[in-house]
Amino acid sequence: MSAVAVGLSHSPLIGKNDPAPDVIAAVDTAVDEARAFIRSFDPELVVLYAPDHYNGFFYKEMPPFCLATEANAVGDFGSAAGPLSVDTEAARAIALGVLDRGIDLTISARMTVDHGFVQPLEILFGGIDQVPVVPVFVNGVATPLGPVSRIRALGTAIGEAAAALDRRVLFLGSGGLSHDPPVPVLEGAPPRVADALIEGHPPTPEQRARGEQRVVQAGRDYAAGSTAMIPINPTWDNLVLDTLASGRPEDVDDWSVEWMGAEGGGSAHEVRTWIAAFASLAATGKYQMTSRFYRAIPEWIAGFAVATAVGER
Ligand SMILES: O=C(O)CCc1cccc(O)c1O
Ligand SMILES: [Fe+2]
Repeated sequence: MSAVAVGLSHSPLIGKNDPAPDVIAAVDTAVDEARAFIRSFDPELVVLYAPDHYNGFFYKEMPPFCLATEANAVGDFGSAAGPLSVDTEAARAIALGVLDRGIDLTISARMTVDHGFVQPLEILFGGIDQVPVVPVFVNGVATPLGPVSRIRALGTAIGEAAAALDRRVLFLGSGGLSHDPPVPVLEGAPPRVADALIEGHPPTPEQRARGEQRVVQAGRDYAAGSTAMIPINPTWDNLVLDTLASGRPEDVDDWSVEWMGAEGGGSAHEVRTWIAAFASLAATGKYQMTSRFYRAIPEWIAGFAVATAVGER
């Protein structure tokens, strides 16, 4: 087996509320580099760790993480809708391997996913049906959140289980780093909002458009500096990247949920997807981070990062 890892921030505001041209050009260069890295590795399987933003998972049952043997995208923010090309057989094998290693994995036989899963597949592969994928939801939004050490353990178990497949595997993390977009919160929500977060009734097109417009406006406010949102935190973001670059993802095990949220905002917990991906790679052997790009981009509400890493064999 050979393995690599890629981390990529996502934002539904890309193309909708863009920063200055030189920032876009820098991001494009970094993303091109990641694409070339992936093309030369030529993965036979992508294990994709991503969060959800109340499009697929709701408080009726909110697992800390969940592996899909099939998945359908909702098409939020203009992202692709429809089935992902899930490698069901590989997904089942990895799920069993993870359960055998003592991790209480939830399984979905038809996961609903949003831009968190779709955007990296579109950006890096040109679509949601271009490469065999095993989607793994990692809750990074819905509190309460358990210790990050369990996400690291999940990543480790998935890495070990994937290694047994004897294929070229890309572990891909989607989201983060620090950011504080206007995602609704159950605690203290008015009854109508609480009901939506619990039950997950599909929104009408008008409701969806209104919600998306609210996020676009939040991006404009964030960029203009007139907002109550927690600012992007480049110092913390670089500490996250330093830790992943060290080759010792287990160093995150003593990071507290409170500390992460205070440093990086309500959606900083999306870095759990990166932690899982790099822990998976670490489970297959020593690794080296081979590229690393970072830029605070308030227009996108994102401490925006792209990183690649290769296993040393
Ligand atoms: O769908 C939503 O409600 C949140 C959208 C959103 C905005 C900025 C950065 C993100 O990572 C993100 O997911
Ligand atoms: Fe997100």
